[in-house]
Amino acid sequence: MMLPIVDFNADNAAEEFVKSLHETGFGVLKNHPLQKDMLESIYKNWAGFFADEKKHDFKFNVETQDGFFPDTVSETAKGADKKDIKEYYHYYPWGQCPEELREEIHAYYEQATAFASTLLDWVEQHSPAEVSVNYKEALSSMIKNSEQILLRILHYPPITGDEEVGAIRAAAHGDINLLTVLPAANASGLQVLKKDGEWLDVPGDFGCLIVNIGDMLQEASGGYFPSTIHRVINPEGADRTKSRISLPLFLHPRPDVVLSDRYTAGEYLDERLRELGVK
Ligand SMILES: O=C(O)CCC(=O)C(=O)O
Ligand SMILES: [Fe+2]
Repeated sequence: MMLPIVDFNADNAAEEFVKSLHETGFGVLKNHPLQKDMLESIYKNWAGFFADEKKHDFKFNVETQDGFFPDTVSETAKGADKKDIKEYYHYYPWGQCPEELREEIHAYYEQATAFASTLLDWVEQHSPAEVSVNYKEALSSMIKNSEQILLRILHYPPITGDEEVGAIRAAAHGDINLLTVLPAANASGLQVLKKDGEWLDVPGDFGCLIVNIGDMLQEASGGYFPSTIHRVINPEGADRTKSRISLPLFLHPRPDVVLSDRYTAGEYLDERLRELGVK
C-alpha cells in the first residue's frame, strides 16, 4: 500500500482520489483550494489560545460537546488504556468561541465544508453501482444543513518527559464521521496502519490535504470504503520541544440521516462517544 498524492487539478483527479480512498482509506491532495496563508494564520492564532490560561473559561459543554477539552479530559482511544497527549477545541458555528478568533475560524469552517461537499460528490460519482445503491440519500446531502459538522483545533504540547509511559499524541483510532478533511499539520507524526500491520507515514508537506474515511462512510458503503486506523506519534530529538497544531474537519451528517439498515447517524455517534468516555 502506498499513499499517492493526487493533483486536485488533474483531469482524472476524482477517479484517482476515490481509488486511493477505496484502497487505503486515505487520499492525499495537492493544489487544493484551501488557502495556505489562512491555515498558517489559524495555526498561529490558536497556538496563542492554547498558551493562555483563559482557555479554561471555554471549557467544553458535556451535552453539546463544543469548547475546550483540556489534556486532563482528552480522549482515550477505543481499546487504548492511556490518555492521548493533547488538548483541543471543538468549534461549531452555534457553539462557544473566543470572539477574537471566531471570524477567521468560521470562514475556514465554511470554505472547508463547501470543499468537502465536492469531495463527497466525487466519492458518490466513483462508487460502484452496487455500493451507491445502498446510500439512503446523496452523500453530500447527508451533511447539508448539518449542525454536527465539527472543526477540531488540536494542540499537541511539547514532550516534557513526565508523560505516562507508552502514551502518545494520538493513539491508534478510526474516525467516527463520514470523511475527515485534514490540512497537513505544522509538524509530522501522522501515520496510517497498513493491511500488513506496518505503520506508514502520511505525506505531511504543508500544502497537502489529507482526507480519510470514517466509520460512518464505511458503514454506509458496506465496507467498500475502509475506515483506516491512524495515529500521531511523538516527535524525536530536537522536535520534542515543539508543539504541533492540526485542524481536522469531521463531516458528521444530520442525526436523522440513515446510514444503513442498522444505524442512523445520531445513534451511531452516541454509541461511539460513550465508548470514548467523553459523553
Ligand atoms: O493531528 C492529526 O494529524 C490527526 C488527528 C486525528 O486523527 C483526530 O483527531 O482524529
Ligand atoms: Fe483521527
